[in-house]
Amino acid sequence: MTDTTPISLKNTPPPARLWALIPCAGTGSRSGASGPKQYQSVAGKPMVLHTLQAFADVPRLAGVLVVVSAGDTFFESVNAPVLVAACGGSTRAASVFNGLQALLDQGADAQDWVLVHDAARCLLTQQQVDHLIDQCLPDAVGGLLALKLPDTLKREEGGRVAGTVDRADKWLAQTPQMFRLGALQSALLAAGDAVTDESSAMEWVGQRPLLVEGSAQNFKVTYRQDFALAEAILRARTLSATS
Ligand SMILES: Nc1ccn([C@@H]2O[C@H](COP(=O)(O)OP(=O)(O)OP(=O)(O)O)[C@@H](O)[C@H]2O)c(=O)n1
Ligand SMILES: C[C@](O)(CO)[C@H](O)COP(=O)(O)O
Repeated sequence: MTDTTPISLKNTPPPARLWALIPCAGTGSRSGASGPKQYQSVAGKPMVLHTLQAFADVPRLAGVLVVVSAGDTFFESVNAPVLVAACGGSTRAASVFNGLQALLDQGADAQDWVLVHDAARCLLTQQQVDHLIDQCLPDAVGGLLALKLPDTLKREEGGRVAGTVDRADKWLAQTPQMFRLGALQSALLAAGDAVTDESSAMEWVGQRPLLVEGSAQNFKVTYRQDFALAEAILRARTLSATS
């Protein structure tokens, strides 16, 4: 049969897909919870299931991969449309690196985009995910949700104020953080396990990720008191959606 594909399309790579990767292999040591904080019940269900809902509502994602610790059986008894990889590492960076490899093993392409999001940020909304994607897709590097500092910033020495820091150019890094899968994996390999977010790895290799305005509600449940705030916001959202 004659190949009628126009010559200009023959070597065109397939369009890049979008994936979400959820590092979910932490222990939550600062939270004071009796088990991993991402599985604690918040507003009627385990925290990570609220987190995953924001991605379930974004149809342009090719898939969602959750990285759990070896031996973690949580997702075996849960009906969630996600891929699960039991390749969590000893640091968040290692969990993300291993998860990127799991995505490549599942057929993702190095040119695909990946949105890395903490399981412990359970207040993320579909609108915030879409906003990040819309801002980053046309960008050469990618970027992250982040928040301008709302308060005056102090530097401390020995429990006393040693100075007031200019906050005009300071942002709090949130997640998701969206980069090309292969570029992020190479950056993490170069930067090592000590980096605490994906942007830091990209910065390490000389990139300048895009800062995309996030929301104060997209906080990371870290300390004991954060559970109550997350619960209150989630319950208020349910109430306003049903009234
Ligand atoms: N080795 C690790 C450490 C963290 N995480 C995940 O990365 C996210 C952000 O990490 P953080 O809030 O610091 O979680 P923990 O490491 O669980 O908490 P802590 O530092 O208090 O022990 C969480 O969703 C956590 O499950 C991970 O997948 N693998
Ligand atoms: C990735 C992150 O959520 C950005 O703020 C954060 O760095 C992860 O938390 P950690 O406490 O630094 O592990």
